[in-house]
Amino acid sequence: MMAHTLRFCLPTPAQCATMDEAASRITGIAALMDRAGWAVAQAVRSRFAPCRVLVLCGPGNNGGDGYVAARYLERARWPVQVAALAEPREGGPAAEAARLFRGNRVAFTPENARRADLVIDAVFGAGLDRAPADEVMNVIREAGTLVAVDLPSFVNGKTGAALAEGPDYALSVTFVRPKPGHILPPGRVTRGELVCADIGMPMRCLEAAAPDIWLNQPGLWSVPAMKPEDHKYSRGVVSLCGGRIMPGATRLAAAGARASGAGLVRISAGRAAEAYRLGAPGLVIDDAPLAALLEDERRKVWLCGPGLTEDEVEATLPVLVAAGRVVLADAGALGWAAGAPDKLRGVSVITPHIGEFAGLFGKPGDDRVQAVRDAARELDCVVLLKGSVTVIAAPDGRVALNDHATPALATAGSGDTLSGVIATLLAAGMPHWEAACAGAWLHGEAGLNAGNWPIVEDFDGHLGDARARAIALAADAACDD
Ligand SMILES: NC(=O)C1=CN([C@@H]2O[C@H](COP(=O)(O)OP(=O)(O)OC[C@H]3O[C@@H](n4cnc5c(N)ncnc54)[C@H](O)[C@@H]3O)[C@@H](O)[C@H]2O)[C@@H](O)CC1
Ligand SMILES: Nc1ncnc2c1ncn2[C@@H]1O[C@H](COP(=O)(O)OP(=O)(O)O)[C@@H](O)[C@H]1O
Ligand SMILES: [K+]
Repeated sequence: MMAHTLRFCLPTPAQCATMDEAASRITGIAALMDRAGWAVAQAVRSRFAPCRVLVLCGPGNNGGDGYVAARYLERARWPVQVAALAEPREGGPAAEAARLFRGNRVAFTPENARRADLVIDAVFGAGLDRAPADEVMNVIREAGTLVAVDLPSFVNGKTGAALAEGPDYALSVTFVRPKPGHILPPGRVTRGELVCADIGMPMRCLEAAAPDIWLNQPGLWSVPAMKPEDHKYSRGVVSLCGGRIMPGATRLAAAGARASGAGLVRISAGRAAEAYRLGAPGLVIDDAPLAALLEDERRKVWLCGPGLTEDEVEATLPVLVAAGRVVLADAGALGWAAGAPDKLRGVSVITPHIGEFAGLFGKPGDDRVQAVRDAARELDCVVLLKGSVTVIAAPDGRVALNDHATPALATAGSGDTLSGVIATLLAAGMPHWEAACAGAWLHGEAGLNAGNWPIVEDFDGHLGDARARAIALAADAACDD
């Protein structure tokens, strides 16, 4: 694994336990806990004026961080109380942190939470393994302003799922790296502002945790830059299958492919060719039979699905797969394979939204990462599940979470643009998972720059700049490592 990818990893709670175990043999947990609690106190002090703070402490190391934070806030002369759900295990680092806090202790009750101006939730963190009891939730629900140590104590750090109904927090202070549960909804909303503190975790301990989920950012992948010796075929040819009834979707995908830097974009439209010829003059429209078009070996990458009926998919997708092409299947192709995902075997990338995913593999449930990873393994292709946070899995188990996005992307045809962008990156020679990840990021970047209430055509004008920015950021990331 490249070192710089560790920068973007999102370790799961189980991987954090491995990391902590490795750290306990090097620096010791007590030193890390001290820095973690200090970071919580600092984050609170830099955001809030001095006020009455109640720290809710659980029995594990999350609680330990809470005692340390309480001690540092008290040292800064803030009025602080601690309410312990249960005492920490004797002999452990949390027990030592509890011992060092010499301030006020109060009962773990809703009344005490209500009286505080600010409640720091250090009940459960990475160790959360079931829904907290009402005794815990009733206290958390009474708090006004909430700050989480690591995670809100009812949010699953792996999936972002809420194991109980709870309030939204103002701030979460996590350590080393954010966890998937900070990025995935609903945890993404519940956690409020996210601060990730460097607590001096040795990088080899993080490496020992073998993280396999990443935040999608340039540097996790790099997009090919323009080269002086480039010609249109070296930049890559994108071919699309065009249908008779819904040419708009195919044209949007073709426009996305062109705007993100494809050297040449062609639509294979058979007898529907005339409808496409009225469109953008930079597009090449083919009316020859697909078999004849496939004799051109330069046409390696095909996008099949946007704007196609099931019959049109049936007539094209199996031919493309049999010809050994890199096929990105989207939209109509995913409907065609609903209930029979094996029909997609041999394609390289699929880009379902949640409805298409459910039609192929069943509803993903609370653990989207696992569901998308399982689907990628099952079909031996890259699966990109679109959403407010997009999940991109490779058959070898790697997963990226793309939160570089905006609700402005939620406009009809936006998914067609995305598939066109990914096709361009595949045609530029990027590996399949990296191309899908980069495509999601460029799409998000274009959406973020497309102004207020954009329509789908507005994204295209920002894709070139998005690609340039991704190239620059990936180069920066490589320099920093
Ligand atoms: N990852 C890191 O680098 C570091 C982590 N630290 C802290 O350590 C925390 C993890 O500590 P622990 O592994 O001790 O786990 P926690 O403190 O999160 O949980 C403690 C124990 O509570 C029990 N528990 C879980 N869910 C429960 C529920 N719903 N009801 C009742 N009991 C429940 C479990 O048996 C669990 O082992 C992190 O969240 C973080 O705050 C820091 O102290 C230092 C460094
Ligand atoms: N709330 C949101 N926040 C960020 N991105 C979103 C949101 N809603 C949708 N998107 C993105 O917009 C695109 C919509 O694609 P899709 O559902 O296929 O729409 P269509 O079929 O109309 O093209 C996806 O890339 C998705 O990730
Ligand atoms: K917590």
